[in-house]
Amino acid sequence: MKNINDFFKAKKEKKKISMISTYEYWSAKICEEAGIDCILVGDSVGMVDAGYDSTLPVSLNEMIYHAKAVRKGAPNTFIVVDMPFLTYQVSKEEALKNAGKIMKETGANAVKVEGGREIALIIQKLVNAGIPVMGHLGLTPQSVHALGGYKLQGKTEKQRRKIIEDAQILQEAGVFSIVLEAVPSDLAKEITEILDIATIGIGAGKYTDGQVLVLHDMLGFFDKSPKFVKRYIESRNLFLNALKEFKEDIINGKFPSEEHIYK
Ligand SMILES: Nc1nc(=O)c2c([nH]1)NC[C@@H]1CN(c3ccc(C(=O)N[C@@H](CCC(=O)O)C(=O)O)cc3)CN21
Ligand SMILES: CC(C)C(=O)C(=O)O
Ligand SMILES: [Mg+2]
Repeated sequence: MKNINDFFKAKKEKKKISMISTYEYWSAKICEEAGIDCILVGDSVGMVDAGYDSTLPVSLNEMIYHAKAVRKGAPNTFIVVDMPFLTYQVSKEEALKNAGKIMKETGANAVKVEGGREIALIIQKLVNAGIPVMGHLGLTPQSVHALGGYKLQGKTEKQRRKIIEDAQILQEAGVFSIVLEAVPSDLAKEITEILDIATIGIGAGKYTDGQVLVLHDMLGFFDKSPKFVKRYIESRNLFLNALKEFKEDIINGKFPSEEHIYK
């Protein structure tokens, strides 16, 4: 995908969108080679790469550092950058300044912000300045303390109505696509059918217009994964075995061998 029109086209033609959240030059390069439609430079980087237990501590400059690396690795892929906690909620002016900094310094194609009606005017401000915005509803990790944990959202009829209304408000405000995280499959289906823009699900079932996973999750880097993660390989074991072998080789004098020694 090259621009937001490709998202509108995918929705219209019912072509499923693949998105991967990743943060590095090398991993972005592999995603592009694999033909992944869209890369998200997610603020999950704080949990995956830095070991924080939420996304809240991630800074604007840290996101910019990672987004630049991803753009280098994936020069021809549509890149979305998460705006970190408190870089867009305070005022629309500050939001525009910060989103503008991301667009100016990284070569990203869009930004993503979490929330519904409460940030509609902020989204309008960014969209009016020519910045494509992706929305994010359901489990919004920057609100983990208010939500009381990383839990399924939209369980009651009242919560369902609110999420559906928020999705419509975001579309009205001008987002080109919405991430739906950790909501029941039938709710994601209903929203996907109502909206004219593409929904991208994570833990939202199979009826969304696309799917997103964190690369490090689907590659099996962690001991444990949430239910919605499919582990395509067990990288943790592969890495562990390689490192153990490296250590053994050093002890046994098997590394370096002739082929790795300068003469
Ligand atoms: N590596 C990673 N992957 C993600 O998908 C991700 C992040 N980090 N960080 C930001 C948010 C936080 N996310 C999370 C984090 C934990 C669960 C989790 O533990 N889920 C449990 C059930 C929780 C419950 O309903 O009580 C599970 O087993 O699915 C889910 C989503 C999704 N996002
Ligand atoms: C999980 C996705 C949607 C995300 O927001 C992130 O990686 O930060
Ligand atoms: Mg995020």
